[in-house]
Amino acid sequence: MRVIVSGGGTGGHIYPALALIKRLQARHLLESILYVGTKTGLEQKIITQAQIPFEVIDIQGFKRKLTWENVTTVKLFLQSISRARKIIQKFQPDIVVGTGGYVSSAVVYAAHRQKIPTIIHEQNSIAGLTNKFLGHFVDKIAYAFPEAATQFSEKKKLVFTGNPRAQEVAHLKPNKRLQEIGLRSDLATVLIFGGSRGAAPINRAVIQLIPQVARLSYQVLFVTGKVHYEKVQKQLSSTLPANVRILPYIDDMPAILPDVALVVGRSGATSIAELTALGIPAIFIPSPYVTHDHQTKNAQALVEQHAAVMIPESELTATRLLQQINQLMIQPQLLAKMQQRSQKIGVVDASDRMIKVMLELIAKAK
Ligand SMILES: CC(=O)N[C@H]1[C@@H](OP(=O)(O)OP(=O)(O)OC[C@H]2O[C@@H](n3ccc(=O)[nH]c3=O)[C@H](O)[C@@H]2O)O[C@H](CO)[C@@H](O)[C@@H]1O
Repeated sequence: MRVIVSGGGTGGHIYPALALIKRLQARHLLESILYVGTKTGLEQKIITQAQIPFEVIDIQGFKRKLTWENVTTVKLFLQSISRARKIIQKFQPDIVVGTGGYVSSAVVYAAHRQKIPTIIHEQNSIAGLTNKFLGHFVDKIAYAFPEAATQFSEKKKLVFTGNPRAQEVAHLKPNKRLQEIGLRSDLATVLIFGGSRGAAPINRAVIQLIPQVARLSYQVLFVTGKVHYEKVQKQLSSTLPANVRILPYIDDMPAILPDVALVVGRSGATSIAELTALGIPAIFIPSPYVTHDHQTKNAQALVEQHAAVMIPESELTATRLLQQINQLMIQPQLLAKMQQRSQKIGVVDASDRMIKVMLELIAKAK
């Protein structure tokens, strides 16, 4: 099949798209692929690194308040639809897939106008603005949290698939990748990261607790987010405990995750898909700055199943965080139970479920 995929901004929209593309490739279902994204999001780097053809369109998000900037946004939106239309006419896709972020609104909408089959993927428990808009036009809406289904009015379009990134990581086994970054293979590892862009409030708490990690029996891999890395380095004392490593970003997260005992971080939907596919217990500190507080809802779904615990950002301190990490790390049996509960939530055939719907849509259109 000939496929255009569009999703942008943050890793949470891009990695599921990439996972779906990789699965289509692995099943030899792809005749040709094109990814459409922006210059400003993380997608250009991630997608071109994966050697997938990439086209750029300019678009920006609407401000929720009425501002003059929205006039420019509307102008850019109309221009981007016209650009998307040209890209689609040239590429002639059998289907167009949107995984969220402003850029996908133009591409998927333009495809719908050209009567090309369309499907969107909603990763979160509360649907994003883009997907809510596109939900009115697309043929199918794939979703990963049962709660998301209540937010789209056309129920016939809905199909539960889980998040394609879950299938990509589900069968990975522990490997020695942590040693390559200077950590030991005989110690349990706590991975701390604030989503794909890092999170300053989490970084601040972690900077304070790091000196105390020296006396603990586990090791910590702290990923700051690229934009925060220099600032974090400046705030840390020059000698790091031997059981701590700090990185700006991990390019190949799936290679690291199977070796991790506990994750501390934001509750972005794609991170959750990965953690539940592998059954990794987590301490979530949801971002309060996202639409309709959706990360709290994402996290609650796991907390209710005793697969994770949650610390609201308003209650986050270094002391509280370290206490919570220690409490879990000294109870291997509790961690093991959380692991099992987490794994029960994972949808390990998510890409295949989505591909099945795509094949049906293409067959129907022929
Ligand atoms: C601030 C914001 O708007 N966050 C949203 C964004 O989060 P964000 O982009 O942070 O998304 P997620 O936490 O869902 O996913 C992060 C992705 O980046 C990867 N990763 C992360 C760090 C790293 O060093 N290397 C790496 O590869 C993770 O493995 C994961 O695949 O999209 C998610 C999915 O729609 C939403 O649920 C989040 O609310």
